[in-house]
Amino acid sequence: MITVALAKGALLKDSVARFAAAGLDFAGLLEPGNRQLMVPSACGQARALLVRNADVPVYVAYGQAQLGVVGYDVIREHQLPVAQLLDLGFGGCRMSVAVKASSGYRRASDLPAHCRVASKFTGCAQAFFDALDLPVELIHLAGSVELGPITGMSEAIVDLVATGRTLEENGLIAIEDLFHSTARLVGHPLALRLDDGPLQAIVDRIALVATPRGS
Ligand SMILES: Nc1ncnc2c1ncn2[C@@H]1O[C@H](COP(=O)(O)OP(=O)(O)OP(=O)(O)O)[C@@H](O)[C@H]1O
Ligand SMILES: O=P(O)(O)OC[C@H]1O[C@H](OP(=O)(O)OP(=O)(O)O)[C@H](O)[C@@H]1O
Repeated sequence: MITVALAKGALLKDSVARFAAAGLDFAGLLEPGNRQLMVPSACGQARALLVRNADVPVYVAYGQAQLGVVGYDVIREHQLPVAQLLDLGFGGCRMSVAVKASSGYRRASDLPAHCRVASKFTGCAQAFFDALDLPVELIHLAGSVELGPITGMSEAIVDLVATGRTLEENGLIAIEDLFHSTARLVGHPLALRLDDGPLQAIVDRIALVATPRGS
């Protein structure tokens, strides 16, 4: 039995579609009102765990799931020992530094030393400002980080930007990108090494239907 960790939220529909195209049907996860967290595939050969986005690499790293789908941003933030197998192409967004449009800051290096930066991705933010050699005070938030500069709690944020609509509607602008992110298929390294065929067969089938980045 192969177990796959899938994230609730923005990536779920595309993740289910990609596994369905590869022969594993987890459509039960998408049924309105579904509260089941472990769903068998229609063929009975696999099951999906429905987990929070940031928990996907945790289930894969600890071996409770052999495969998982998660954003590259989460992989960068949590640094858990999972194997990155495929770039699935969907869930495209960028990790950016943003500030109030009315502020004078137009590059991250314009920010004053020791200013406050709010983020859900404080690991990525810390690495970015360390590389700039700019000391900042990071404030960890669980979401809606755009409120940091709006309320005056922070000068800047580090957050995901996709369409740019959230920044625009909150009077913020992106001034620098840390990296681009897309959904990745990840795997448990030992399970992949010990696999005698079935796991690799699923990865190969998903690779055939995966959309390469930029296409
Ligand atoms: N606006 C967006 N457009 C496209 N992809 C996005 C967007 N926001 C996030 N993503 C991608 O989808 C992943 C899941 O985002 P989602 O908003 O569903 O979860 P989350 O808010 O990070 O998790 P949780 O609700 O558990 O805190 C992100 O890690 C990122 O890779
Ligand atoms: O550029 P856009 O297309 O507007 O998307 C960006 C928004 O999407 C994500 O938020 P999410 O919906 O995950 O909520 P969160 O603030 O709770 O993380 C991200 O944190 C931004 O707020």
